[in-house]
Order: sequence, then C-alpha cells, then structure tokens
Amino acid sequence: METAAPSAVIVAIDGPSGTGKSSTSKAVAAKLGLRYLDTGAQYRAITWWMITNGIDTDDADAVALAAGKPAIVSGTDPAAPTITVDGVDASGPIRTREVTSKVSAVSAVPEVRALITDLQRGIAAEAEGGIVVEGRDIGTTVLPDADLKVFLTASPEARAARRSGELRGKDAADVAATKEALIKRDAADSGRKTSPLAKAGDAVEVDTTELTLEQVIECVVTLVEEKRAGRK
Ligand SMILES: Nc1ncnc2c1ncn2[C@@H]1O[C@H](COP(=O)(O)OP(=O)(O)OP(=O)(O)O)[C@@H](O)[C@H]1O
Ligand SMILES: Nc1ccn([C@@H]2O[C@H](COP(=O)(O)O)[C@@H](O)[C@H]2O)c(=O)n1
Repeated sequence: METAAPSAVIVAIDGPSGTGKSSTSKAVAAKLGLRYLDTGAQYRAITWWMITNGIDTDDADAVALAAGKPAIVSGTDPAAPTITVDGVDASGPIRTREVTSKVSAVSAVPEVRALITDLQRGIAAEAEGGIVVEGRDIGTTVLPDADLKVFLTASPEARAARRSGELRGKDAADVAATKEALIKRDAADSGRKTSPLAKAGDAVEVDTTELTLEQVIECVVTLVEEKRAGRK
C-alpha cells in the first residue's frame, strides 16, 4: 500500500499514551516538509460519533454494525491538523474525558480497525512527499514497510506528570489519577486481540523519560535523515 513517490519517506511513530508521539510527529513532519497523520484522533472521532448517536460503546456487535456509517476525514498539514466527522469539526469533542474513557473499547472492535486501517493506508499512499503517521499499530500493522519505525516510551510517572501539567497544574492527586487512567488505557490497548499496541521488531526504541521534547524531535529528525542518506 505504501506507494508514495520514490523520494518520499514514510515514518511510523508508535508508543503508549503520553510518550510524546503527537508533539514529536507534528514537529518532525513540519521540519522535514512531510504530512502528518494522528491516527488516535480517528479512533477518537469514531468513538465520539458512537456516543453522539446513542450506540453502547461496550456492545461490540452494535459498534461493528454502525462502524461504516460516519465519514471521517483527516487533514494532514502538521501546522494545522484537522479532523471532521460527517463534515463537522470534531477536534474539540474528541478530547473529552468521556471519549478518552471509551475509545479503547471502540478501537478494539475488528470491524472498526479494518475501516480505519484502510483509511490510514489511503492517506499515506496519497502523501507524495512523505508522511509521519503516529499511533499504536502503525509499524506492526498499518504500514509494516515504513522507511523508519520509532517506538517512544517514558515512565508512567513522567507521562502522568506531563498530562497533569497540561490539564490543571501539577497537583499530586491529579498526577496519581492521570497515571492510573493512562496505565488502564495502555493495558486495554496492549491486550486487545486485533493489532494491539506493540513495538515492531525493526523499530528504534527511544525512552523519552529524561529527554526534553526538543531532544526527542532532534533524535527522530536525525534518524529520518540517516535513513534518507542511506537510500541515496
Ligand atoms: N520529552 C518531553 N518532555 C516533556 N514534556 C513532553 C515531552 N514529550 C511530550 N511532552 C508533553 O507531554 C504531553 C503529551 O504529549 P503528546 O500528546 O505528544 O503524547 P502522545 O504520545 O501523543 O499522547 P496520546 O497517545 O495520549 O495522544 C504534551 O503536553 C507534550 O507537550
Ligand atoms: N493506531 C492507533 C491509534 C490509536 N488507537 C486507539 O485510540 C486511542 C486514542 O489515541 P490517542 O493517541 O489519541 O491517545 C488509543 O488509546 C487507542 O485505543 C489505536 O487503537 N490505534
């Protein structure tokens, strides 16, 4: 499926929640003139549509039956990524706590994964200059022939502190609750049967716990440049 132009580079960035996938991928894509795809936003979008349309997100059969109904469109400009559902801007609604708590159940449904995976492969194939695609199963399932695969990690403590700081300031109770929620989501994402969160065998693992965001971006940019140089 990866049929972009010969000079194009396809980069897959996977990892658990809060490891810095979105921030890193957007910045790397912007620096290198590549497109950017946030696949988590697509799973959040279909989850938001299920909730809005009264589908019980714990009922896998009902979710599977409805999965083909919403039209999900992702804009891949790293400076201004967009996501719409049936033509409606969903970028705000997909970030609510309700969607975050239900997205793992919806994304575990094989029919949902099949549809979203097709969508992702189509977007990658159309990105003539190349693309950075971030998610949980990009290197293992969606784009197994990606030119570069990166798997970001960070300690649960670092990830919770980052997320809590983002929400309301670094209160100890917030950090503990956030840590529990992200561990629970990672366990669900890693434990599902269909394309679970996993590091591809040929992915480069980068532990970001002690790194600044700028250092992680620089590290990935260097890895992409090394790949490009090796292809000349
Ligand atoms: N190396 C880092 N050091 C400090 N803060 C970071 C670092 N990387 C990312 N962050 C911050 O951590 C938060 C989470 O980052 P980001 O949204 O990029 O993670 P993610 O892996 O895409 O998360 P999710 O999978 O939950 O969407 C953001 O506020 C981001 O600015
Ligand atoms: N390739 C992917 C990407 C995401 N998911 C599911 O979506 C959830 C939300 O992802 P965020 O990156 O926006 O936090 C995530 O917890 C997964 O359930 C996925 O399955 N595959």
